[in-house]
This record gives sequence, structure tokens and C-alpha cells, in this order.
Amino acid sequence: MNALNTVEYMHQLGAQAKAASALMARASAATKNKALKALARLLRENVEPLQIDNARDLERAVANGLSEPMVDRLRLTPKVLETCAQGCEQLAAMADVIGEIIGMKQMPSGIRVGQMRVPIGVFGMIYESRPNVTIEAASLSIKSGNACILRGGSEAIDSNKALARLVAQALAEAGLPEQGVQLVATTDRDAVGQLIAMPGYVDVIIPRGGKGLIERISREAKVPVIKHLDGNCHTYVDDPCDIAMAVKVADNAKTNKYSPCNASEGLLVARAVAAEFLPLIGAVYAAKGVEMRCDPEALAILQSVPDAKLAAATEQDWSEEYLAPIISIKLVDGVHEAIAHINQYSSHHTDAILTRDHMHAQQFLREVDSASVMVNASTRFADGFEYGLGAEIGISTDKFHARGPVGIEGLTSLKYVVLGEGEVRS
Ligand SMILES: NC(=O)C1=CN([C@@H]2O[C@H](COP(=O)(O)OP(=O)(O)OC[C@H]3O[C@@H](n4cnc5c(N)ncnc54)[C@H](OP(=O)(O)O)[C@@H]3O)[C@@H](O)[C@H]2O)C=CC1
Ligand SMILES: N[C@@H](CCC(=O)OP(=O)(O)O)C(=O)O
Repeated sequence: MNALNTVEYMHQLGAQAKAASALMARASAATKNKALKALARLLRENVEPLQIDNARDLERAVANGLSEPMVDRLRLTPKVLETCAQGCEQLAAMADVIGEIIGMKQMPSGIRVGQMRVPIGVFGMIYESRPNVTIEAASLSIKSGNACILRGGSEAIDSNKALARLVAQALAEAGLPEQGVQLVATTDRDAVGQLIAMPGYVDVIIPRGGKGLIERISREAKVPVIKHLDGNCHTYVDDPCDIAMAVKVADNAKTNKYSPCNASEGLLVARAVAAEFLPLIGAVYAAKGVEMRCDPEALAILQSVPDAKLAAATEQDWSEEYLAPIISIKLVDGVHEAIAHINQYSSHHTDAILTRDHMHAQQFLREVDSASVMVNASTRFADGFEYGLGAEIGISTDKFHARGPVGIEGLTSLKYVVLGEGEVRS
């Protein structure tokens, strides 16, 4: 930031991003792919130095008492870096959608009307302390011909600065402006306040985080926002269902990883299958140290499970996103009550039904008001890479422009193109 104050610094980033966005937008597919391949190579060449920078973040995080799932998401292991590199290569291998024209139709007047896919321009993104997101956002920004300003979580500042240097190097190698992807190199939250209030420079803000972040964005943003918010996701075990499959999926949905927004925080169980299903999943959760916050009926059934960590659920539990080895459990009459509970308490991110009943599955898909609704699958699948998008900016919990995992198309818009041969309107 040198001698600039936060306002001046953010305006400088904004002006640079705006200037870079014009060059990013007209870059050829080959140039953008060259930058992505260079970034993949640089990530592989810099595994050790990146881990040294990451170690500083990790030391601070542990000293500050960050929980294990949060420390885990901060870690840049060789495997995480390799996944990032592969992600860049996969994006490079994908077709370039920028400039494609769709739906061209001949009108009675003689003009032809279609739509061209174009970059949004400049997006600002605020996200959690997960440094691999810096690479996912940067690579998607490059491929989609946008410029971006990235503000990662403060715990990841050293890792993000190191990654941003590699992104700048990759852009320069490809002949693209280094300011095409910029990191906010301060943890001062005033910078966030500025980023969300620069309509002259920033076209859209993508906040990826919890309730505190969104409250501020909703209050202060002066540019359009695509919200990527918390995940109070549910798994509903229906009657009838394949009990063995339900145990496997409900286990994965909760315990595969605790920190992601797509982990299930609530387990709803049809009363008719509870006596059979709950002791089985209860034993799995007990073995993994997952605390179960239960309604009275579920609590009564689970008392028999050895070593189960049980507690009575409060009203607050139904709305809670734990991001931890805790799950709320409630019995319901059936699919109607499950849907009503989910629509009342879910954060409209991702919810799943485990069922053998086709009609129940269809009803769930139609009536649950969430960005992803799933049948017989783990909520952990709500992810851009898993959905075939190559990478993801995050999971939009908004209904406009982009909903669910956001990839390249979510960072573009369609403008009308009209082709004529001198026609005039009568
Ligand atoms: N829908 C999605 O795609 C995703 C959603 N999430 C959600 O993110 C949350 C977990 O991450 P967590 O780190 O706890 O999220 P936070 O909301 O605490 O932090 C996310 C980012 O927002 C910043 N931030 C938070 N509050 C403010 C504020 N008032 N003013 C300015 N900046 C702010 C943080 O900065 P600082 O570092 O300074 O705190 C950080 O950069 C969960 O709710 C999870 O579901 C996570 C990943 C994906
Ligand atoms: N789509 C991502 C979700 C990432 C996510 O939620 O991250 P975080 O909240 O930082 O653990 C995945 O499943 O990997």
C-alpha cells in the first residue's frame, strides 16, 4: 500500500482494474489459455516457497486458537496446490465462451437478432481464509475475460500475497496486464467498505462468507451483489429409503469435511424409518465424535448408542450453520413436513432427499427453494468442479443472475447483437 491511505489505495486498485478489464475482455482464447498454463506451471514450480509463506499464516492461526477445520482450509499442501494447477489446466482446455453468439434469428424487418456472451468487466470478491480460492477466482476471471479485485480472509494474507505474485507473473508471461487480477494487500476491513462502494470501477461484488459479511454488504454496497452465503444444508432421510445408502450419504454429507458451506448441518428423518436408521447413523457419528443435537424423539432413540455425544436441540439449532462436528437431528412425519422445515430454516444453499419414492423425489425437487436440490446424493457435491464447471467462484445463494455453483458463465452476461443490411424501422 506504500504511503497511500485505504481510500486512495482502493481507488488505485479500482482504476487499474478498470483499465485492465478492457484488455482482458479482448484477449484471445490462446492468450488467456497461455496465462492459465503458465499459472499451472508456476504453482508446481513454487510448491516449497508457497508452503513457507503458508506456514506463517498457519502459525498465526494456531497461535490465535483457530479451530482445526478452519486451520485445515487454510493449509496449502502439495496436493491442494496440484489441484489448483490442474484446475488452471482444465480451464485452459475448456472452450472459450467469450464472443459466442447464440440464438441468432431473422426478424420480419430483415434484421437478425442474437445474443453475444461478454465478460462482466470488473468483479470484486470477498472470501474466506482459504487460499486456493485465490487461484480458482483468478483463473476463472482470466478465462472469462474479466478483471478482478480479490479480498481474501485475513488469516490467509501471506499465502494470498504469494499466490497473487504468481498470478501476476503468469499474466505478464502471456502478455496480459498484471492488474487483470489484483489482491487487496491489506487486512484492514475499511478496504472492504471501499471495494463495495466504487461503482465507477467495480461492476459486481461477490461476497463469499457468513452473516456478518452479508449484513455489511447489504447495508453498504453501492454496486450489484451476487451473494455467496452460509450453508445451513439439510439431508432428509425419507420413508421409504435404502437405509444402508442413507447411512453412507448422511455420513459423507456431515463428516467428509466440516468447514465447507455444503456440509449438512441438519438431518431430518421420517418417523417411520427412525428406529432403524438413527442407531446406525448415530454409531457412525459417535465414532467420529460428532455431537448430535436432537429433538426429544430422536434423543430417545439415540440414547442407546454407546459413546454418542447427545444434546437437546433448541430452536436456534434449526437455523445454525455449525461448520464443526455437530449436527441437528429432527424427526418429521414425511416429505411434506421435511420440505416445510427446510424452507423455513435452510439458508437456501443445498438440500437433499434420500428416498426410494419417485413422487417424493419429484416433490422435493420442485418445492425445496434452494440453489441445489439433490436426490440420493451428498450435499457435499454442491461444487463447481463437481458440477463440471472446471472451477468455481463459489455457490450463489442469490436468485438473480447466477444461482448455485458459479463458473465462467456466471461471470459473463449476454448482450444483444443486431445485424442488418441498411434496414430502417417503419
Ligand atoms: N456460498 C459459498 O460459496 C460459500 C460460503 N461460505 C460461508 O462462509 C462462512 C465461513 O467463512 P468465514 O471465514 O467464517 O466467513 P466470514 O464471513 O467471517 O469471512 C469471509 C470474508 O469476509 C470478510 N468479512 C467478514 N465480515 C466482514 C465485515 N463485517 N466487514 C468486512 N469484511 C468482512 C472476512 O474478512 P476477515 O478475514 O477480516 O474476517 C473474510 O474475508 C460460512 O458461513 C460459509 O458457509 C464459505 C465458502 C463458500
Ligand atoms: N464448493 C466448495 C465449498 C468450499 C467452501 O465452502 O469452503 P470453506 O467454507 O472455506 O470450507 C467445495 O466443496 O470444495
